[in-house]
Amino acid sequence: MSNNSYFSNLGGLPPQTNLLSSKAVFTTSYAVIPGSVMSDIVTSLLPHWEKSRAWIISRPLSGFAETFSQYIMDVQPGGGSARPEPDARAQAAIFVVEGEMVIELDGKPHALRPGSFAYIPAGSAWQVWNSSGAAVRFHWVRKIYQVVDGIEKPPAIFSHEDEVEFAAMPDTDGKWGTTRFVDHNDIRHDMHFNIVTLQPGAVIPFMETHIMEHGLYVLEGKAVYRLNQDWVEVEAGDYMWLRAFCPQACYAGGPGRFRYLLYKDVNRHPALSL
Ligand SMILES: NC(=O)N[C@H](N)C(=O)O
Repeated sequence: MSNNSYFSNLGGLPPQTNLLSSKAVFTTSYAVIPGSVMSDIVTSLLPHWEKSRAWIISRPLSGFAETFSQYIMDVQPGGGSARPEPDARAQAAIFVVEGEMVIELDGKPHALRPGSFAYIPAGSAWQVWNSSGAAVRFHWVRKIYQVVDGIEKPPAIFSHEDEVEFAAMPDTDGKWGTTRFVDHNDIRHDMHFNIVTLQPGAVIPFMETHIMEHGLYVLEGKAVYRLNQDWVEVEAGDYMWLRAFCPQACYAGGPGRFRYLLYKDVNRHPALSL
């Protein structure tokens, strides 16, 4: 598998001979949705989307306590949408895992391929089309932009993982590092999108617990991931949803590197209540 080709095996339906041994799990602090259970029958169609379907792998569940939704979009040739986003308050982060597509933003086309990232500010006029001859799959994270008085909205970003600097975590010899699609020093942004890479045998060596919610989609390799009190085996195609404060760590146990797409909310005060 090349760096830029995240082969996904979503779709179809397991045969009747399949044993019910999936590692799907849903708890109050995290969920694991294995790629193997993302079958055809759990997709949704979306309003104003053509020749397209979505695996909705994360959504706010309890009103205000969770803030983002994440989809894997499957768009067939000729498909897409002239009105993709129904909520003018929602910003979008997009990461392509398979195929080629075009996003039109304010009338200007941007070509995307596997490894491409797009950030689309809230309230933008955008469209997305698959004008290639093959299916396209991409991640789409939606979150209402948290406006702050005196701080302007960030502009759009179109980039590719090959163009973004890999930042090694301190004291890890580059064995654990992050590719950051959004500038971490830019206070205008209220969400980040990274690719985390661990070399074989590398670890997240402590139980991180923090206010950020996460969506983690495994792009490559395998590992055992610590989620709250459990160790869970994950591999390419699996998805993890983590609520705020869910303790997390990781051991990259496969023969190759382990990489995942990481969403997190950042840079804003938590809402208070009386
Ligand atoms: N699970 C993770 O990869 N967490 C990251 N270190 C993070 O929160 O940035």
